[in-house]
Amino acid sequence: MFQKVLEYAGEYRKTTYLSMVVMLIGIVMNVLPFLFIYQLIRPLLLGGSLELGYAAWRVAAIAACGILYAVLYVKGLSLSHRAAYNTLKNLRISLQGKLERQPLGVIQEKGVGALKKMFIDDIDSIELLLAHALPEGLANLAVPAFVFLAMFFVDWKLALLSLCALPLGLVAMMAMYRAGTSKMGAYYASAQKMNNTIVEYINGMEVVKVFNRDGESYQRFEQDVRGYRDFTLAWYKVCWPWMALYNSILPCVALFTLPIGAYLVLRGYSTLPDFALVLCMSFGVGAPLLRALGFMSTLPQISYKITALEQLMGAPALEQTDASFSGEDHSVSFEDVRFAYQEDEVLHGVSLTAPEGSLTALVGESGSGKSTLAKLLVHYYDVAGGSIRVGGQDIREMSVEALNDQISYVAQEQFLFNMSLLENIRLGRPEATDQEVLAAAEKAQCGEFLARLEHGIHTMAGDGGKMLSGGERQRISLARAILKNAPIVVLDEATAFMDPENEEKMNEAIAEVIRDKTVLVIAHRLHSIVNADQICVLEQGTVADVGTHEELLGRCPAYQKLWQAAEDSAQWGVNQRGGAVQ
Ligand SMILES: Nc1ncnc2c1ncn2[C@@H]1O[C@H](COP(=O)(O)OP(=O)(O)OP(=O)(O)O)[C@@H](O)[C@H]1O
Repeated sequence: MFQKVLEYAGEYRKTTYLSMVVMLIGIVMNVLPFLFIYQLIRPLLLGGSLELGYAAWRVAAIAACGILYAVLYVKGLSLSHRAAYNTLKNLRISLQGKLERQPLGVIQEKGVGALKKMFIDDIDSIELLLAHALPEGLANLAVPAFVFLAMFFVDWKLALLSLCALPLGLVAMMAMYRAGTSKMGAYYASAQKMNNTIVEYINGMEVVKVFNRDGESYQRFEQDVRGYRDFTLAWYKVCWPWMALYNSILPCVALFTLPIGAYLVLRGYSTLPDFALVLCMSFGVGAPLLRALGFMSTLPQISYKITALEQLMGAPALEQTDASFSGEDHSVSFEDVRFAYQEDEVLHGVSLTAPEGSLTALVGESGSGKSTLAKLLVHYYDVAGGSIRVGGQDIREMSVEALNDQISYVAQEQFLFNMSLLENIRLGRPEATDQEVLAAAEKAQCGEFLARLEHGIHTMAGDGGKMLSGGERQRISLARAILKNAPIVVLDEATAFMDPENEEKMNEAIAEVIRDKTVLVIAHRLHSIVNADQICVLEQGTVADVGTHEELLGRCPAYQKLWQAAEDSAQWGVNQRGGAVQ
């Protein structure tokens, strides 16, 4: 475990070792006074008296040891913390790098709460390992080892007696370690679940209030918080008895030495001064031993977290190469594409070609696989079978960056960062000038609402873009796509925020985004795509038919059904606006 973590220490590996040496010397300074105390009482035990000079030197040495201990301990801690926080920095950067190479969809599925817990809490807990358990723990263990060795030189019988308590304590400690590890999986899973639930609870507060689901949502919140409490207590419950046992046995090095040693002295097998020296040494090692073992109890937790981090970092990366885009044109073809999120396959061999410069609409009932197809094209996931090609080049044979340069993916809800709207739009093409950003905003029909804002395009978007309405946020994300001007556009047609005025503006903005591009649009409103070059009808993860609106109306039952539903809803909408509800 130490080795694994130290791999991330880089140049600070030496600092970690140095901190261990400094602490080791510091702890020796903490044990040495017991030797001087022995030297002070030895003449008295032998029936002599104490000379002032002799005693004064020992007392001064004890004081010096105390000061040195404090100085070295602080120095050791400062070195270990410097090494620890630099290692944590390296670990986080490495985790971020590895996450970035994983499928985006897989990362999203892990949940914000669980990822935040790993990035922040779990990595922080490794600080305990690096800054304390490793240097302090090992130094505190090394000193008793030396002291026990020294005891054998003084009197092997008394030394053996001092060691007697150790196996008992170690058995209890191993039992705690084993019991703790067996419960750790459930404890850890409950912590991740609670984190995800809390994030979801906060994010979903608005929906919860609107639908008066306070009680239900709170119940889940409470249930997971309670679950975490129960798993934590269950973990402590199995560990506590063993902890109490080894914590009371291990420091009592004199447990057997005191009674049996006294008997050996009385019977003449050991001398009184040796007995006194071994007792002094025993009292000296108790404190470091206990401190070292204090860290031991945290090791199962840390070990589990490191394993979980490794699993996350070791998860299969997205299939890609470093190659740039070398497709012949900007056509898109899906060839016998199969895909499953978990066990169940949701796309069963989808084949479809979108020629360069054409508009292809993906239609189908909810859950038929439209968004999944779009996400596979932008390489959020790897396909399980078949291939996706852009201009003939398999998207796995280029870098994700190269693919991203070719495609603008406009999802229904796009994230806005809490920075100015200008900078939010500029994300589409970071090197764009302010004028170019303003022109894109104008084309995306943002001009009118930007004029209403006090700071115009320099207004801050707020957390996740909360300063804007839903329709305004969508237009900002369309402005991003206009600025990016990628040759392929994947558009998840917005259904939300569609009041008539907004719809008109959105349509104008969309017309700008898709001008002269290869377009794949996930169409929720069939009326907007009747003029598409081709319409692909998806039915439960398979292609039911591909054709123009007229062709499909004539021959495709699935499309006829969708069209009928669209007509009914349009009629309902007209009547609604007219005031007469059918
Ligand atoms: N992250 C996910 N994990 C597991 N299953 C998923 C996930 N996302 C989608 N699915 C499932 O995959 C299938 C296809 O979903 P997809 O979102 O592609 O459909 P869609 O046609 O876009 O639906 P809609 O029109 O409602 O957006 C559905 O059965 C859905 O439940």
